[in-house]
Amino acid sequence: MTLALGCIADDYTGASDLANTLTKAGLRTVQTIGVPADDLALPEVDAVVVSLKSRSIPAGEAVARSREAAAWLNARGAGHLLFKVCSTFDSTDAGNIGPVTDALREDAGEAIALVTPAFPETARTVYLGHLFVGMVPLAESPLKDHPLNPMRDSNLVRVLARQSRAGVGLIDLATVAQGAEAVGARLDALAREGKGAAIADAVLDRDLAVLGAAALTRKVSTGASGLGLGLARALVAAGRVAPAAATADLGPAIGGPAACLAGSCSQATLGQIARAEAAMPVRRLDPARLLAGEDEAGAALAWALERIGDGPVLIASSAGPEDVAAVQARYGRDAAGHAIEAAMARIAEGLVAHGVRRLVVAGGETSGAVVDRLGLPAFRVGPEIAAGVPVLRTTDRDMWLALKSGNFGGPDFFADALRLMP
Ligand SMILES: Nc1ncnc2c1ncn2[C@@H]1O[C@H](COP(=O)(O)OP(=O)(O)O)[C@@H](O)[C@H]1O
Ligand SMILES: O=C(O)[C@H](O)C(=O)COP(=O)(O)O
Repeated sequence: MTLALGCIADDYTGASDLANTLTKAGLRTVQTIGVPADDLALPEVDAVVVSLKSRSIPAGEAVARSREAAAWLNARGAGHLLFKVCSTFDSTDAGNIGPVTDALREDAGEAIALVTPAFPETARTVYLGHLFVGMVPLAESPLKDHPLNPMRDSNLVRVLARQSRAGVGLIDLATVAQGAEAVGARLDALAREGKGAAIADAVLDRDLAVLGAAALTRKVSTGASGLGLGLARALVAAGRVAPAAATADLGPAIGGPAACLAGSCSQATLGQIARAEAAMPVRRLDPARLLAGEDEAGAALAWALERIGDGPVLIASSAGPEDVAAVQARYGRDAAGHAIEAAMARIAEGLVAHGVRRLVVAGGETSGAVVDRLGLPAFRVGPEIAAGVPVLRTTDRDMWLALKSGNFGGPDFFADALRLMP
């Protein structure tokens, strides 16, 4: 296998989002969970997205895991490495976007890396280095209240510089509008100034095509699915990939019981849970009871098993910013987050043990905990449920999954997803 594009994603929903984007752009793509074992049977593909649960772990660990993934991808001839991060640049001043980008760039012998989270399809745009989510700057969006990495600075040049060893520059929209060569010249100029990374503006899809073409002239870049789209289009335009049909047949219907798990506390997910209450039984975990040692997971699983024979159910820990803050103040941010993720993983394991083969999970860290507990090695990419969220089919057993990025999906996402999981 010789890969046109190797991708390292810092969370599982982001990996799924990117795999969806690459597939739609005509790249035969597979999403793996972690660095694949050498004997893992993979189909002939143009791109592999290695999913890591590395967004919120210590930077040194994130760098080490990302380097392992890079080595696996390079050993399979990856023509370019994309470090996939969140379109809302989810990170803290401790990293991990800066440290991982620095490491991958240095290992590749590159002086500078192009960085952009822009993804106009999901209303993530960058102008003069400032990230906008819809009509508002990042720091005024719901992401300012993210449970693990509240985003309170919209200026990504500043944000990345605080977590990077090398300096960070800007490729402004006026330069992007002049085309890929102008972007490349700007990258070279910034590198001569000693910068190791450059935040690139992008407001429209056509800006992504320019950035993808410019990024492809180097070995490493960092971005969200928008940059993935630009890279894919550049690979096809350069004749390095023959575009494939986006909706490959993913096999026969699986059927059987279905369940939804929500750990995301995003505004979008909270709304989707509210809408789901009209379509299916919903049980809300009590984080206080869970963190006090009560068997919330066991009780929720028993509740679900009584009902999944009649139709899908949804179990959610999700709560609004004030409630999340209260739980974190009492039990600690990381302790609360990890305990709730572990509870979701245990519930998922119990559901699958009792025949659930169609599972929808909302939240990046939540998805990571669930997929790791189920021991799933890889996914093939199916039809798109909503922008950034495809149906996935496991490669080692018969299961459908959807791993929903917290902020993605329409109001009826849970019902929409299950309809595409026959
Ligand atoms: N009610 C709650 N209180 C505190 N933390 C919560 C609650 N529900 C979920 N969490 C935690 O919040 C984090 C959500 O992150 P994630 O699953 O990545 O969602 P998103 O995709 O929206 O970022 C997880 O660590 C999860 O365990
Ligand atoms: O928003 C994106 O780019 C990705 O879909 C992503 O990284 C989502 O992360 P989340 O933690 O699931 O919001």
